[in-house]
Amino acid sequence: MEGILSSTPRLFYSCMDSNDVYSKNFTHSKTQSVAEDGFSLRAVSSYRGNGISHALRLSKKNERLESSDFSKRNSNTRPIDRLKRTVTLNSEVSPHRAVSAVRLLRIDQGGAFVDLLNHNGNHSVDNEMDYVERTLGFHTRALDDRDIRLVTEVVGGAVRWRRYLDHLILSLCRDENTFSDMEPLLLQILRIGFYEILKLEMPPYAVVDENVKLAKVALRPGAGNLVNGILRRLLRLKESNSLPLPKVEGDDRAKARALATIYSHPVWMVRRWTKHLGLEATVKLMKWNNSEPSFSLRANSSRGFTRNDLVERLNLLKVPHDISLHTDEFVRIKTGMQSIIQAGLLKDGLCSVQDESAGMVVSVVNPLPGDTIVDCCAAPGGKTLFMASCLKGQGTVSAIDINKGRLRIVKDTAKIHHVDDIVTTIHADLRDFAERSFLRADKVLLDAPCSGLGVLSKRADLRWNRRWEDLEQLKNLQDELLDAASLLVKPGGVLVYSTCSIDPAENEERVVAFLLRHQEFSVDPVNRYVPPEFVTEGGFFLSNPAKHFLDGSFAARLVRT
Ligand SMILES: C[S@@+](CC[C@H](N)C(=O)[O-])C[C@H]1O[C@@H](n2cnc3c(N)ncnc32)[C@H](O)[C@@H]1O
Repeated sequence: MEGILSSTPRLFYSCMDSNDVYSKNFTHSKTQSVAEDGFSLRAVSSYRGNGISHALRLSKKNERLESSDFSKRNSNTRPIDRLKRTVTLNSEVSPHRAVSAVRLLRIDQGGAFVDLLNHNGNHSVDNEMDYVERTLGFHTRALDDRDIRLVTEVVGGAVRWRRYLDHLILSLCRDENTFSDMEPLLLQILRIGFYEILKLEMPPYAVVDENVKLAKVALRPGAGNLVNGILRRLLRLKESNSLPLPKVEGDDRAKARALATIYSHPVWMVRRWTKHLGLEATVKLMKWNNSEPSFSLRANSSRGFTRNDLVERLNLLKVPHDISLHTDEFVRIKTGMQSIIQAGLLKDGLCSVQDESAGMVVSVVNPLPGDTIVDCCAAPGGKTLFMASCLKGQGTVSAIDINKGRLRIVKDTAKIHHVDDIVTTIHADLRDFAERSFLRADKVLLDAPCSGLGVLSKRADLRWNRRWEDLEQLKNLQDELLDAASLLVKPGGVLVYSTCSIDPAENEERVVAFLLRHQEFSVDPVNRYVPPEFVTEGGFFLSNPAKHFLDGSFAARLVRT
């Protein structure tokens, strides 16, 4: 500790401003404790008198390094265990806002994803508090269940609505520089405030007060004043129904830009969808992507746990649910995931979180007792485990994946699901494996890496991480993997190609191109396996989020003649 402190005070104190309440509040003991952790020194807010300057504005070059630093430190050394003794409690700041702001910051810097908070594991409440302490230099009172739900809602929503929120924040700033030079933490606080006012319709003056308080304590009084001014301007515009949003007019490009802002999506996606689906369906799709995601659970029959058993447990837990209309083992829920996690239903392998559309992909494979099956891109194993449970202890599933860590999840979960006697995991690049392997299976599933454009409602951050150019690269990979997977199909056997994309370039077009290269395969229409509303003209399975209110998925069933 000595070493770190003695090597760093110049950096720390040079960032201090004597007029800054934050600095004043930041007592020497706090200084020391934060300085113990190398990252925090860079991460705590600081203010130089020359205007906006902040240690949180990390250089692009350093972002990834520091983000991974976060998790590495957290999982291995846990310096915060030492910090807890000295970091002070700030009971005035609302915990869900402090946690949300820090989490949004980490997501922006590539150090976290948008996902549910748990009571344990990587995304545990304790971990989130550690990040708050290390980033803000104080901790808040503990998160209760309502706070946990709010963090999930606010973080997911602020990420989903980022383009829309930033457009409004920019419009309400005095000038463009105020926005472009804004400290990352301040931007997150504004996003939270805007989202709470515009989308969660929370009591507006409480939202203003709470976010101003957070900005003052976590940054400095000036930041609080800025938040106050901008949020109050927003309230006036909202009350007079005159939010500065673009009009959908002009040429296609201008319309796409306006829609992209109003519905918060990248422009390239809007342009692509309006071309393939038309304007109305594109708007429906974007609305679906922005809605609170619903989840499905699959009762795990390999544990002898039926859908009726699952329904009984959900009733006991008072989790509202609907029976799936499309797949036998599935139940749909909109809320209550925390209760399900806490009740241990997932940990004990009694059920899995799996979308019904993924269940229908397995229906297209039609796994039957005695089958030999290869799951070519298996991790983290959702479809592997469902297929294995369909085999009722007779047959084999070889689960291949290039990602060792994710494949370990398949292996571990297979044990918990009591199907480890029929599931074998193989760590390999499918392209190499298929060339040297003599394995020939009855059924081969290639659930290919894809853009994920069908699951944007569940993956709030994905829309911002995908670029148009990714599709080109993915198409080449999908072709190569299809060629490889086809080698593993025995004569008379079945190859199922699936994605969680709704883009024809990754779906129908890949299958058509494959059939041109492989005349030994032909399409087996899927109408025997899934309900008719999911069958395309070409005989493929397609779930359309805006039409079926499920994730978007595609599957083609190809038979080796
Ligand atoms: C869409 S995910 C599979 C999801 C999985 N089927 C499920 O239902 O849980 C695609 C997987 O392909 C794997 N992958 C990507 N390239 C691969 C390759 N060349 N060989 C084998 N696996 C690969 C990725 O690691 C990733 O786990």
